[in-house]
Amino acid sequence: MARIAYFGPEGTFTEQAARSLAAAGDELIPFETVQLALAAVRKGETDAACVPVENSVEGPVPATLDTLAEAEPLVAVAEALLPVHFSILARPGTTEINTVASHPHALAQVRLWIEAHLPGARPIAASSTAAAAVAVQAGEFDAAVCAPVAAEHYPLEVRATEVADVRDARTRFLLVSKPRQLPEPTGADRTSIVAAAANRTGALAELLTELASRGINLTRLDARPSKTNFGEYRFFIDFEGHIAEPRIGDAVAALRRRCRNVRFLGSHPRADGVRATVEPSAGNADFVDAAEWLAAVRRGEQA
Ligand SMILES: O=C(O)C(=O)C[C@]1(C(=O)O)C=C[C@@H](O)C=C1
Repeated sequence: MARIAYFGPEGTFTEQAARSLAAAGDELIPFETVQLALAAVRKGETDAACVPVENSVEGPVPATLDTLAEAEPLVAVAEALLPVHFSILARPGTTEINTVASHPHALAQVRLWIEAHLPGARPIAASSTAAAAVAVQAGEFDAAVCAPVAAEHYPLEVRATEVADVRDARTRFLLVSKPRQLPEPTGADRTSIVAAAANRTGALAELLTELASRGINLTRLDARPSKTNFGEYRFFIDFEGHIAEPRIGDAVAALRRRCRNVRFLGSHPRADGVRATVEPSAGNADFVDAAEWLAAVRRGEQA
C-alpha cells in the first residue's frame, strides 16, 4: 500500500488523476499546492505525488516544471490524461454572481464562457479549482469553476456543466517518486529531461540536433527562466522513447556532454498509448549493431 500526495484539496482534477493511477488500497493525501505535494515525496512522507504538468489549451504548469527542476531529483514513473471541462458551482440561493473563482489555468479555459454567460463577473485566482469551491462555500466568492467531481465533495449547487471554451481540452498529470527502478519500456513511452544549455550562439539548436539526428520525435519543449541569470533558460524536453533503449540512452548521454546541466525527469508509458516513431537506420537494432561493429574493430577483428 503506497501513500500518494496530490494537488488538492479533495475534488480537484488532480485527485481524479491520482485515483486513476493509484493501486487498490493506496492512500491519497491532499496538499494545498503542487510544491507541497512534491515536498512530501522529497521528505519521504509519501511514496509518490500526483501533479498536473500540461494542459492542451493553457500549456505547461509552471509550478510543476520549476519544482521538478530544483532541489533533490524526482522522476515521473507514470502519467494520466484527463478530459477537461468544468462545472460552475454556487451556494444554494445565490442570485447575483459578481465574482468567479478558480485556478488560473481553469479561468483561462472558460474566459469566453464567463463573458457570454456571466457578463461583468470578476475572475478571481484560487490555488486550485477545489480551493475555489471551498472559498465559495465560505462565502468569499459567488461562484467557482470546478472539476465536475467537486459537486460531490462540497454542498454547492451546480449552475452549469460541460463548460469549456475549447472542446476536447485535456490535462496531463504525472505520478512522481524519488529516483528508483524505472518502469519497463513498452514501445509507447515518454522520456523527460530538463537541460541548461550553454549561453552561446546555437546551443539550443545543437541540443535539439542531438535528438533529431537520432530520429527522436519531441512531444514537448518548454523554456523556463533559470531564475538566477536574467536571459538564461532551462529547457524542458519530452520525447518519444525510453532511456533503457540504446537510441535514447545514446542521445541523453550526448546531451549530458553538451549541456551545463541535465536532469533526467523520467521514462514511463504514455497515457495515450502512441507508439514511438522510429526513423530508418535509427532503431535500437541499428545502435546495437553499430556498437558491436565498433567493438569488433577495436579488438582487431574487422571482417
Ligand atoms: O485545480 C485543479 O483541479 C487541478 O487539478 C489543476 C489544473 C491545472 O493545473 O491545470 C488541472 C486541470 C485543469 O486544467 C485546471 C486546473
